Amino acid sequence: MSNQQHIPVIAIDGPSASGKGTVAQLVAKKLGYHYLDSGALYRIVALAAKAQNISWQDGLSLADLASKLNISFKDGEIYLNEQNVSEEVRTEEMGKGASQVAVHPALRLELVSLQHSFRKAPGLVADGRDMATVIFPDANTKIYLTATAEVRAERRYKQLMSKGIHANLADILLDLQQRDARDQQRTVAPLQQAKDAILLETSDLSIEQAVRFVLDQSN
Ligand SMILES: Nc1ncnc2c1ncn2[C@@H]1O[C@H](COP(=O)(O)OP(=O)(O)OP(=O)(O)O)[C@@H](O)[C@H]1O
Ligand SMILES: Nc1ccn([C@H]2C[C@H](O)[C@@H](COP(=O)(O)O)O2)c(=O)n1
Repeated sequence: MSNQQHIPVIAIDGPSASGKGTVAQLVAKKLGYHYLDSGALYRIVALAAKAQNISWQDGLSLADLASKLNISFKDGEIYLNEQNVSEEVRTEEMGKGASQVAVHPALRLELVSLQHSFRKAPGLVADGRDMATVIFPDANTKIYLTATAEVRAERRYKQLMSKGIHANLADILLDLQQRDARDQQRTVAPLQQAKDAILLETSDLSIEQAVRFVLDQSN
């Protein structure tokens, strides 16, 4: 057993805009655990690649780039080379870019040890696409959090509007479906429910109910 394996992990995977980030952060806060937003890592790589004119299709250059990035998280903010990039990485463009860079095995491999380093006492809540299947296969609690594409599109639409970003519901639904397909169909670490994960369908649940469900499973 490595020296980190006794530290509990709650792994929450699921498709875009299902609410996994919101639920994972609230569960982490409630338990006093650390939080890993693994999607942010792929978003940062997409952002840095764009800034350096590296193609999102060039897996080896992306892996090399990732090995040189200085990524840190502090008080819920995301820093790249000491610069706060929280807003830039959360754009729809970087969401799509992250999904594209994430298909490359070399890049995924490069990001493994960084993700493992978040496993610190007293525990970790990690959200993403392959937390339960690849990164923390020994997680104590595994949740596959989802909702219908229509409900997720509606949630994303409201989220964007609340930030004052104009959005079109039909376009959001189409983007979500394309992103789901790419994340589910890639050859390495595709988005899927781990065999030992518990399904949490949140289409008819409030955020509070979803958080309660995860806390109950982790007791
Ligand atoms: N159960 C719920 N009921 C209603 N709204 C929800 C629920 N869960 C999350 N939301 C809202 O849906 C929006 C998307 O949630 P969130 O960003 O957590 O999703 P995500 O799965 O982490 O998305 P992404 O993978 O794209 O980062 C947020 O505005 C959040 O407040
Ligand atoms: N563990 C992960 C996390 C994220 N990705 C990719 C696929 C997603 O579409 C994209 C953005 O993630 P989000 O911030 O929306 O959670 O990043 C992945 O492949 N594996």
